[in-house]
Amino acid sequence: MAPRAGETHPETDGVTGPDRATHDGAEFVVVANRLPVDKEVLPDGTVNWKRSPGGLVTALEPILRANTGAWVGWSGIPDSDDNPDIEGIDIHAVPLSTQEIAEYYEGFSNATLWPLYHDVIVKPEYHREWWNTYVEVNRRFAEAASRAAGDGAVVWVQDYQLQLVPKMLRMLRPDVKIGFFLHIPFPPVELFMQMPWRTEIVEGLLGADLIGFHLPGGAQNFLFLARRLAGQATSKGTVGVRSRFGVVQVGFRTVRVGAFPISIESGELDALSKTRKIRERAAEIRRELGNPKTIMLGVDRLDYTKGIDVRLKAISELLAEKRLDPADTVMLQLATPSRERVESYKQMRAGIEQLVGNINGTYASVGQPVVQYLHRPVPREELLAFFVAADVMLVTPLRDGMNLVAKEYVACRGDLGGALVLSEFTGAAAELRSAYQANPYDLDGVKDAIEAAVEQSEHEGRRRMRALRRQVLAHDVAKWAESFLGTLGADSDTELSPNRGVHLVGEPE
Ligand SMILES: O=P(O)(O)OC[C@H]1O[C@H](O[C@H]2O[C@H](CO)[C@@H](O)[C@H](O)[C@H]2O)[C@H](O)[C@@H](O)[C@@H]1O
Ligand SMILES: Nc1ccn([C@@H]2O[C@H](COP(=O)(O)OP(=O)(O)O)[C@@H](O)[C@H]2O)c(=O)n1
Repeated sequence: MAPRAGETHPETDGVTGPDRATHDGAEFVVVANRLPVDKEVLPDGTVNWKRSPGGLVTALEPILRANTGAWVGWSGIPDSDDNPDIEGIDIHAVPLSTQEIAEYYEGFSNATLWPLYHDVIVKPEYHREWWNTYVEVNRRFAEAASRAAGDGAVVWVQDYQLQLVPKMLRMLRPDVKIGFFLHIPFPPVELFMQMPWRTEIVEGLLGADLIGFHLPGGAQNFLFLARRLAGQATSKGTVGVRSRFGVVQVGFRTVRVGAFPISIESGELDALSKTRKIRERAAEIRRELGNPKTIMLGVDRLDYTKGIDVRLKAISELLAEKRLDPADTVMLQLATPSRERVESYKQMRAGIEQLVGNINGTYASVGQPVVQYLHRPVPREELLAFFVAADVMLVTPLRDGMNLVAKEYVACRGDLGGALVLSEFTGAAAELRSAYQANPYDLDGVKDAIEAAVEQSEHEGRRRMRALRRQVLAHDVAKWAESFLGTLGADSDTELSPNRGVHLVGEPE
């Protein structure tokens, strides 16, 4: 709704009114904080734009190429007006200044929203100037999306950095169909109410036609807040996975809310992990690590949500209690540098490096560290070889929207070897029921899960891995994109029903 005279709407002020001209742009537009390419400067100074690794790009690329697609995003480089040329995809770069990166990306996105949405593991910081910059940058993304989209296009907005874009874009372009997907958890009301700009965020999201979360719980948290903060009528029944969508009635518009758990390119990883090159590299990794009885592996962005400290503390106690033998065990932690200018990330890094030092100082022998820790990105193929080499994969986040690493490990274990220790507080835990699951806040429980995984019989390991693989191979990232876009494209012909909430008309009761 357009603001009334004299009323201030900081989240939409400055957004120009609906543009009723015809538009020649793309039929399908992705709007994400980052572009799907990374800049690489070769030793001779030439610039090369490489496709970013990751399922989102792979899943959406065929749809973008088949439909005159466009991608709106930031190049990841401060103060840059680079607009890379990518065959088949119309790139619309949104430049960010150094100050905008500090206030919109490192500040409001990663020091306010990120901790608030991840159970306030660290204290969220609320600063009005960060919020103002978040509003301003969201406005620029919405305007770029409006320029990129052709008449009646489908526009898919991604993630917490861009929660105001749906409403802003709707004001600019009432003709387009808007989807929004949140890749991180959506918090319960008790936490979300801390946010000084909580109503603006809920209203921003309600600009979409379909709002997707990984889990039904996130969708239900959102429905409750839409009722409470935006005063809209909502469905009350439980939301299903890719089914039984919730509904928010916003004036004459119906906004649907659903759970669409993301996944990976399972088939491709399965095939790659079986190639001779990867298997030989995996065997070589085992030799390089001294052929220990047990290789444990952690693969994460260096983020306090990932519970890297949890697994290190568990290992340290297991070594102290002689439930793990340091002569026979190697823990390999690969940690990609992430958000390094944010204070809480600096502190967490120091804590983890101290834990690694303590364990090695106490239990390692010369030339044989117990924990090997790499703080750098690892090439994709090398990563797959680590998955194939590892006996036990440790995924212990305190909270995680999904956690693709857990699914990648499973996809790479076509040999039915290995074991997955998985935190209950990841989105993946809802699907990967045959993992060794543990509550990351219960250190004894984590230790027991690690010990059980290390000592599992071959028969038990194969049984569990078979069940995990059935799930991961049957639900890949292409299915995720299809189910979201199929729902967005379907007529939003829905009924509110008093006891069970809402169902799509025609859907079986
Ligand atoms: O862009 P960065 O600041 O470097 O961060 C990387 C991404 O981290 C987050 O990932 C989330 O999405 C995954 C896929 O849905 C999910 O498995 C994981 O649990 C989430 O943490 C973030 O949501 C992305 O926007 C970032 O690009
Ligand atoms: N050293 C590392 C760590 C993670 N990764 C990849 O980064 C992605 C992490 O996704 P995720 O869902 O587990 O977690 P977020 O980092 O998105 O929160 C996975 O696809 C990993 O394979 C990597 O390429 N190199």
